[in-house]
Amino acid sequence: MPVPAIVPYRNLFVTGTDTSVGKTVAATALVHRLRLEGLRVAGMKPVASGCERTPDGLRNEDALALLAASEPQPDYADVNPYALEIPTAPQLAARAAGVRVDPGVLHAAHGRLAARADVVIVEGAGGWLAPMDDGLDQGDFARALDAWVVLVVGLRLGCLSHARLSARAILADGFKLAGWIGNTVDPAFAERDAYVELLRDALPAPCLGVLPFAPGADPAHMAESLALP
Ligand SMILES: Nc1ncnc2c1ncn2[C@@H]1O[C@H](COP(=O)(O)OP(=O)(O)OP(=O)(O)O)[C@@H](O)[C@H]1O
Ligand SMILES: C[C@H](N)[C@H](N)CCCCCC(=O)O
Ligand SMILES: [Mg+2]
Repeated sequence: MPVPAIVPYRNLFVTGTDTSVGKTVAATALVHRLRLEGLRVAGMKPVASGCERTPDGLRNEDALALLAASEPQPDYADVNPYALEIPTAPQLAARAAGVRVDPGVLHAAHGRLAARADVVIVEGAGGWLAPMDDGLDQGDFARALDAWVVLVVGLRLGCLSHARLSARAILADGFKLAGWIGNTVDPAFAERDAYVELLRDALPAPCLGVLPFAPGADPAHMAESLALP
């Protein structure tokens, strides 16, 4: 399927300065932001470590949030082909489950999503250099999709270095960094606005928005804080 006229990419890969910085919050908001343009958008969490046992099988809350945001609604198995129970590094979770992450399985699931969507938004696991499994980097999957990368920066003390390191690695790996999203993970961080200005100068990509601290916020509402990558 060709690239939709309104955006120059078919896949965005959402990574972050760390785990728990708001990748899922930002990725679901991005799904809604693109849907505001009339695009069909699917979310994907290819490898999720940290799942609940349910009558339908293992379910991950990031994948469920991305699925809920998607339009049209994909199958869970395509959004999250690897649902690993233990909430740890995917490599360790895969070992504990006795599975290896097969890139062919990821690509097949992605292909089914892409067949019914204009854009697929893929959320990574942890930060950019956290492997998806032994010998499989997140960049390996993102490269196969020709994805543009969006970096979520958890706005807190220490994020300047984490953001610059992440951006440097993403560019060194040959990707286009489409932009970065600041996420207010700590409402007590007094230098938040000053940090956003420092990051605007320091990062080699545009700021797509700064998400407010808003526990339990509706991702459709969060989308209003974002510019289109
Ligand atoms: N802007 C925000 N306001 C309030 N709470 C937030 C915000 N962003 C994230 N959180 C909360 O912080 C926690 C971590 O966010 P999130 O799950 O999006 O991080 P993540 O980077 O996707 O983590 P993971 O690496 O596990 O995928 C969640 O409980 C989430 O609800
Ligand atoms: C379990 C957690 N919430 C994430 N889904 C996975 C985080 C992986 C971090 C890997 C690392 O240590 O860099
Ligand atoms: Mg997440």
